[in-house]
Amino acid sequence: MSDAIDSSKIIDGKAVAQKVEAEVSKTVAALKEKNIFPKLVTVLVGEDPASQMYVRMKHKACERVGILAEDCILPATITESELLNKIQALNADKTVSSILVQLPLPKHISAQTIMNAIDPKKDADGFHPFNMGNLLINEEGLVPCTPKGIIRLLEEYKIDVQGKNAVVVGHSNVVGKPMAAMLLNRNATVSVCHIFTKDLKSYTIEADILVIGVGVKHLIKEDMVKPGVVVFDVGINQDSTGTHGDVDFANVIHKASLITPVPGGVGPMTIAILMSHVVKCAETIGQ
Ligand SMILES: Nc1nc2c(c(=O)[nH]1)N[C@@H](CN(C=O)c1ccc(C(=O)N[C@@H](CCC(=O)O)C(=O)O)cc1)CN2
Ligand SMILES: [Mg+2]
Repeated sequence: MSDAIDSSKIIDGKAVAQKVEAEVSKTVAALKEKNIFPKLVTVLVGEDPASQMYVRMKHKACERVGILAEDCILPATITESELLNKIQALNADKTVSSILVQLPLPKHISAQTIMNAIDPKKDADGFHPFNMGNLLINEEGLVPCTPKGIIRLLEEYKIDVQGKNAVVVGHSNVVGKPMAAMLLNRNATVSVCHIFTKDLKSYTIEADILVIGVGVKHLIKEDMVKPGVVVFDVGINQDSTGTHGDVDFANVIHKASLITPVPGGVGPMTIAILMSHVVKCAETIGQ
């Protein structure tokens, strides 16, 4: 049974995202004074409703901060080489500052081959191996937006990372691996758990900072965390009762010192950080 919720423990991702967007808006206005007009092209392959929604959310955010946004919608039947041609054309287009290919892609297309083809200077998602490699050597430039959003939340809530036990559950290229690298860059002691980890609880119970993004509703229960833990929930699990995270929020909050809700936690930060990256790309390439 879950008792009344202490709202002072809830990390307000929406509010911090608004703060980031306000900063981005100012930079965009200053760039426009210099005749630099940041423009994001989103590439959406197929008709996955969740992907369509995320792309819509990105376009709305562009509108809020003054970034130009263009949609490139392609059929699920497109071949890998046709998609590569499209990416090459966007790389060559001087009016385009950032290219974002919405994931997942259809199974017949290698997402990594596509990521490798994007000009690293236009890689607002930070998925190109050049940008990922720089992250690994602690030269963080364009880095994946979700873990960067979590780092910004840690900063906003003044959570010191150095020397802390950070446990990352999930080892995807989009969240888990870059999150681990960012925490390591800030001198946390990092453990990465995943589907093959034996005895997950033996790791999560030691976490001062816990990040989870595996897509299993309420995987993390109250008995798997220690008192005072700071929890970042990247999971988005939809069912007939609504949207749920990977953390059993209503119960884990009683043990946590701070915790992100789903929705309204990490998700909005992903998009706000993306906006800041489009601006970074525009500044770098002068467009
Ligand atoms: N090219 C990319 N593809 C994908 C990324 C990415 O960063 N780049 N991440 C995810 C999807 N994603 C953005 O693309 C994303 C997911 C969720 C949210 C968000 O704000 N979620 C809301 C909840 C929405 C709901 O109710 O379903 C929240 O958490 O408040 C933003 C972005 C995979 N693909
Ligand atoms: Mg729930």
